[in-house]
Amino acid sequence: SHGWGYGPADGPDKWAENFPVANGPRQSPINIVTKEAQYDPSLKPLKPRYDPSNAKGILNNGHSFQVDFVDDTDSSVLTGGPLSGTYRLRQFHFHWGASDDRGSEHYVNGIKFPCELHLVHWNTKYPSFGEAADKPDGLAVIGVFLKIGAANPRLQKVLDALDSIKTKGKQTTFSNFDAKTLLPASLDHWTYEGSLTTPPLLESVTWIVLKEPISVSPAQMQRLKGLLLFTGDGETPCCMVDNFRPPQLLKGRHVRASFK
Ligand SMILES: CN[C@@H]1CN(c2cccc(OC)c2)S(=O)(=O)c2sc(S(N)(=O)=O)cc21
Ligand SMILES: [Zn+2]
Repeated sequence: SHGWGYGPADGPDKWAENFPVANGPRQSPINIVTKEAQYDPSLKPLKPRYDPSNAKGILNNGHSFQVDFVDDTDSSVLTGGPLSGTYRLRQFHFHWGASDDRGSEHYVNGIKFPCELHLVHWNTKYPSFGEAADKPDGLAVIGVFLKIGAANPRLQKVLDALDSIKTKGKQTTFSNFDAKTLLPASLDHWTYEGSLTTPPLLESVTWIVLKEPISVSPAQMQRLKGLLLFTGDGETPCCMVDNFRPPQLLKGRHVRASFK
């Protein structure tokens, strides 16, 4: 089956066996070399407009946990930045490490962060997420780095929900959450054409990686690392940590910066 994971037997080095696009020309994540990112004055201000009432549920999908949003109207959308058209918020999720020296998928000048948040959006020029997911301009993902520092109160509601989705496949309702509160003050970003960082690794993502990280405390990181399992009920428990793909080759791509 297409069982994939992050372990030695089913991890990123094995994904190309079932998903040959893993060796494609526009794979993600990447190491962002800031000196090589060209400032592009044509990039517009990023405009996330999210309606908290669209939050639907929180799910342990066995690779991460995701907060899902109702995406049947244009009430939670992203426009601006490199995007033309309107992209609807579908879900957000995180990637993190077993220890705070790793966890992020993108690196900045070789620097790793302990955690990275992804807010996934799909292009409404397509009739559905499923239709958009494999188109070159189908998805837009905002990447936000988390840096160890003061406790972040905006993460608390998400962390408190983890208790009830400890094992793979578990989900629970998660309502009235404003995803905008997870974004830093500045929406300055780097952008490049890439892919999903998990199977099916579709080369359909316009990546928008924010320069300013948000904070997370060591105790909050501990909750993330301690509480979730890759495995389902009854399986031998295996902590959900190190659920990140390493950086991929640029293969001639250029990263643009929205700021000088
Ligand atoms: C498991 N993969 C995540 C869930 N998704 C998924 C689920 C089913 C099918 C599919 O493609 C047809 C995609 S998703 O598109 O919401 C994304 S985006 C993304 S990341 N790290 O690149 O931001 C990880 C996932
Ligand atoms: Zn992700």
